[in-house]
Amino acid sequence: MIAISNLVVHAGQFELVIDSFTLPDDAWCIISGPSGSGKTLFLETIAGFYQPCSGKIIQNGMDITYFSPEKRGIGIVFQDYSLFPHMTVAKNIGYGLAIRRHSDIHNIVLDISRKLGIDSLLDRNPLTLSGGEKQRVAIARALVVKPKLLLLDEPASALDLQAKKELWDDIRDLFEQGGLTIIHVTHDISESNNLGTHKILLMNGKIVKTIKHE
Ligand SMILES: Nc1ncnc2c1ncn2[C@@H]1O[C@H](COP(=O)(O)OP(=O)(O)OP(=O)(O)O)[C@@H](O)[C@H]1O
Repeated sequence: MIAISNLVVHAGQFELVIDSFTLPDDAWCIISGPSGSGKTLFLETIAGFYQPCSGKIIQNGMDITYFSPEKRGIGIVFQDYSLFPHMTVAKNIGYGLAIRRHSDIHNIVLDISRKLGIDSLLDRNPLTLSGGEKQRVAIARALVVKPKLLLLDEPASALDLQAKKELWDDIRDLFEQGGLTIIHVTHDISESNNLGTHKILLMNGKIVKTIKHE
């Protein structure tokens, strides 16, 4: 579970104020709102890229407000996801495991790649991939370390309708296996209508509407 209370974050002149936000385990929260309303800043604060002036972020009972991004165990896929151009797709996906000196990296990478339909790309250089293929690799790289929380910032924005549908079908399958909470920023009305268990609307740095689907 993630619980945020009395959070205030400053980025330049912009102020994000989250009085109260809770999301249970295995929930998928869609964040929408106009451009410049603070959606990305909200995700970046949960990720630990910004430090709040006040307030708390509690994850599964632990106060992570001032934890470094690496300590939070959060998977992150933002719009400007960069893949490492000097490594194969397989090495990109396995990177988080390699720095943890994990064993059995090959099979874990193969498993997540099959689930996301990119196992045929593992020996390729990421520079040779299409936009949609790169996005799947970025998602595999985020999921391979089995984060409990996945932050998605418009990860499908560059895809055509069919590629979007296929990507969301795959992510939904992974989500339905359990053990994964997702917070997902989107401008796409169809994503917002068809995905998610919870929805929030941000305006001017504040949550103005919360919807929970039963
Ligand atoms: N480091 C920063 N320095 C100055 N201003 C910032 C900084 N980070 C964010 N902002 C400002 O905070 C506001 C919210 O930005 P944010 O990226 O969270 O908006 P958003 O809702 O994600 O917008 P979009 O839908 O256009 O991506 C914007 O006005 C932005 O210019």
